[in-house]
Amino acid sequence: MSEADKGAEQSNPLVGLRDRIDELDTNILQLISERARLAQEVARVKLAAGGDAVFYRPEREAQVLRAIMEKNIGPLDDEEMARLFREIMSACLALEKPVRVAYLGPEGTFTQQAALKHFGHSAVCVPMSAIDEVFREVEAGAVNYGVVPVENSSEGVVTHTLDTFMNSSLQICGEVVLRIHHHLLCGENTRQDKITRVYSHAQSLAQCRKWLDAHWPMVEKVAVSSNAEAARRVKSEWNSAAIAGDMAAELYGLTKIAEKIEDEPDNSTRFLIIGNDSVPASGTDKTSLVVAMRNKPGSLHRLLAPFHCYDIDLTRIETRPARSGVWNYVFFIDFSGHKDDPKVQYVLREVESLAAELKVLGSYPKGVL
Ligand SMILES: C=C(O[C@@H]1C=C(C(=O)O)C=C[C@H]1O)C(=O)O
Repeated sequence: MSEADKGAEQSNPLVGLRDRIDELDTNILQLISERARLAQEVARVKLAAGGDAVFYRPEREAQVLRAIMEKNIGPLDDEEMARLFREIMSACLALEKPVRVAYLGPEGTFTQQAALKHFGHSAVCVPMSAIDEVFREVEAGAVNYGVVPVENSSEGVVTHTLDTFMNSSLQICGEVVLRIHHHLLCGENTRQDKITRVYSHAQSLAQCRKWLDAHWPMVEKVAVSSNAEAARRVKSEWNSAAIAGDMAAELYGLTKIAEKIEDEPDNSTRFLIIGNDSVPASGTDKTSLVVAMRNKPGSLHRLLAPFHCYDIDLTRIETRPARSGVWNYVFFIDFSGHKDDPKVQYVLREVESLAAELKVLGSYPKGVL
């Protein structure tokens, strides 16, 4: 390098800034390594305690992320910072023991995106072809956790998930809420002026119905088993498009004809994490119940009264017909609080005395991200 070049480099402000970034990166590297060594130490303590060592601790992870979001002063926003720490924790946990997660597949679905958002990219995620299979895989111990969709802000509840819960011994261990953005996608062989058919999952077609009516009123809408399956199909068809999200678009190398075509701007889906063990309180928790009531006038009112009495915030109530008896109903109820909170225990005792059946599906940290 000539003297003149050296002078130019020294007077370039980027050089000094990049030197400082290099220095910080070295520090961050050391700190992450130190954190990872402590996680290994934690694993040794867990193993030494004997029994069936449980490495993944959802309540602790929620507390770590909440503390990070509280301490964050920017310029990165809280969610972005928490996402970075989620990945660090995911890698640390993988050093203790990689967590195995079954999700409603195939690859490229929003459920996979939810699994990665919750467990980070170091988790081993296994696609299943149906919701019951996710439950079965967790029950059989082939994986540690499962991820299934439970409700969408515009389309309502995923009834199949709630129905499967009625006959399952699994617990809810967490929740993830995902903003759902749909795109109209086509493959490299698609003739965009000749599109006559749009594939997607029925829920996604419903979530984009107004947009489709306004922009593509004549296309045939074909419901398929998942958005990822829709994306897979258009890859080899010249006159079809798919509605799917970013993961499916990337997986199948599709092009976006139109982005964010969902009718509701804050369209989001809630997913549940299911597992075999119950989760201790994290400080900000939710509890889900399923309650069967005898079909008498005023039974729903009586059921809800204890929640009101103890000032417990109901976040959701859903009715499903019970399998037994023609006119019996079960209620799925979500509320703020943990089943070990004294207030919640009073309410549960009262509800139990009123209900034909009560099942606590789980207490779990409120979704952080
Ligand atoms: C380190 C631990 O184990 C796991 C890893 C965590 C982390 O990296 O902070 C937190 C909780 C556990 O899922 C722990 O239990 O503290």
